[in-house]
Amino acid sequence: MAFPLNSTSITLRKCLERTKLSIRYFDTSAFQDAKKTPPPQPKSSKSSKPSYRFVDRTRVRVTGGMGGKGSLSMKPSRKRYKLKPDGGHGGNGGSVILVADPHEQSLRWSHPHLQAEKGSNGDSQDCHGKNGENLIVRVPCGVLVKRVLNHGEVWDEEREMVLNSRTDDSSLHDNEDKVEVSREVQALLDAMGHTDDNDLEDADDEEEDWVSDDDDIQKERDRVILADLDKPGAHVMVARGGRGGLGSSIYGGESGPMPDPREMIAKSKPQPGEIAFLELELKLIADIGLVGFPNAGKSSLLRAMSRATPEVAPYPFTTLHPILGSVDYRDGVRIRVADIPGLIDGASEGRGKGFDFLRHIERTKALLYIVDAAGVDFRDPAEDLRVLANEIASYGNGAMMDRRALIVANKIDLLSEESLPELKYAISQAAKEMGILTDHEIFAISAGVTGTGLSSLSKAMREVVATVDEENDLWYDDHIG
Ligand SMILES: Nc1nc2c(ncn2[C@@H]2O[C@H](COP(=O)(O)OP(=O)(O)OP(=O)(O)O)[C@@H](O)[C@H]2O)c(=O)[nH]1
Ligand SMILES: [Mg+2]
Repeated sequence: MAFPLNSTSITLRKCLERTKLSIRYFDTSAFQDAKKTPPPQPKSSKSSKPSYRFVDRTRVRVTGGMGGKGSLSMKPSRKRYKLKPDGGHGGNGGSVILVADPHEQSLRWSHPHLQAEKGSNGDSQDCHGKNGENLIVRVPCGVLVKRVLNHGEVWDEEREMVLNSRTDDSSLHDNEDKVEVSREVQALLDAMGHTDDNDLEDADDEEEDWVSDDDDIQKERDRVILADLDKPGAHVMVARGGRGGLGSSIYGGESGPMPDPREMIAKSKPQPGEIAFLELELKLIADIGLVGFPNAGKSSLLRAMSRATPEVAPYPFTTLHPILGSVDYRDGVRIRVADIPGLIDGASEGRGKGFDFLRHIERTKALLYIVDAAGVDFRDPAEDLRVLANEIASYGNGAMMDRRALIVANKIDLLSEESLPELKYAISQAAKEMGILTDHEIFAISAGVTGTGLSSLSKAMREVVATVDEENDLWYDDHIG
């Protein structure tokens, strides 16, 4: 390769560099390779069904946005040798807010770290930086938000907030800030199409949403329960945005003494956003929870009564995660039913993931025990009911046993009519023996084949939920109202 060695304007070194550059620039092998290898194609999914992963427990790191820097600008003043400070303040960083949205089903995150927007820097001519946008994260209704306390963090019982040495400033927790956030959540709810008065009241009622009752704030070693997002629109701020730095304009007019630059620089520094580690746990909110052994026909019943389409198959543990379905009545009443995976003997001690499944029916108003009347898997329906009731009684503090219940014998299409009375009697005896709280008959149905008995069962489901609602209202009036 010939170099213009005799050139006075370009040295040999420069020339070599140029050559290298030109070689790099015109090297077309990369293009040729690109032609040979086709561009990466999106992976074809095996089934046409969208992949859906149910997540009911997760950990996530949330970070409030950093505040913007305050500007140190000084403009020349009319007075000679004087400068007038005219730097604007930095904007506050956005906060991270979790909002309960009934359209969300699962706790899925695109990223395990959620961060709100930074505040913009202040500028000269008293221009204040823009506040960072709050990051509003939608979670399903029924999420318990726990904060994991890190080293140096303590829960302040009085102020009901976490204090740490870095962001020991509660000023962003003042009412103005809450109102602002509440407005934002309200706008979100409007966009979600929530017109239910109760829902809107919940969103408006800041005191209730922002400051939990004493009972709700329980310390569990190094975790603290921040909120129970159990109603649509319930929200909680989990990471505050950092406050923006102060601009030089805070230092008065031209006549005053010049500010100390060191002090000015220190004040212009923004605060970082709060960092919090959260544990989120979803406990489904449903009116009725289905309780049964695997293969009893729980999913078939939910399919037959609602628009939900849980998988139904002739083998146990077809359902692997809880599914919510709504039973809609002609007059607009809607009852939410939770289908959980089948329970087995020892579920209350965690066997067969029992804890995980029972957790989802903890908050239901009533339970629906369903047994396989035909004993397809060589089961005895009355004995099954005893085992199920025993598991429910042994779970937690046994409070689920005080819940109203319906008892259903499924698969009666496989039985003769004559055998039904005897079977019903045996099941009702087992119910009495176990102390199941039911004043209804034993419902004999065929959920998956003929649909027999479904209409009277759906009426009873509605009645039992209404009864529980009435009882709850009475209790509320007696104790609180
Ligand atoms: N003959 C008859 N079979 C039924 C009836 N209901 C459900 N089945 C069958 O029973 C089997 C189990 O039904 P599922 O609805 O999947 O039972 P499940 O209780 O949800 O089972 P898991 O999800 O495994 O806990 C399936 O093969 C259904 O077709 C019924 O009324 N009659
Ligand atoms: Mg099922």
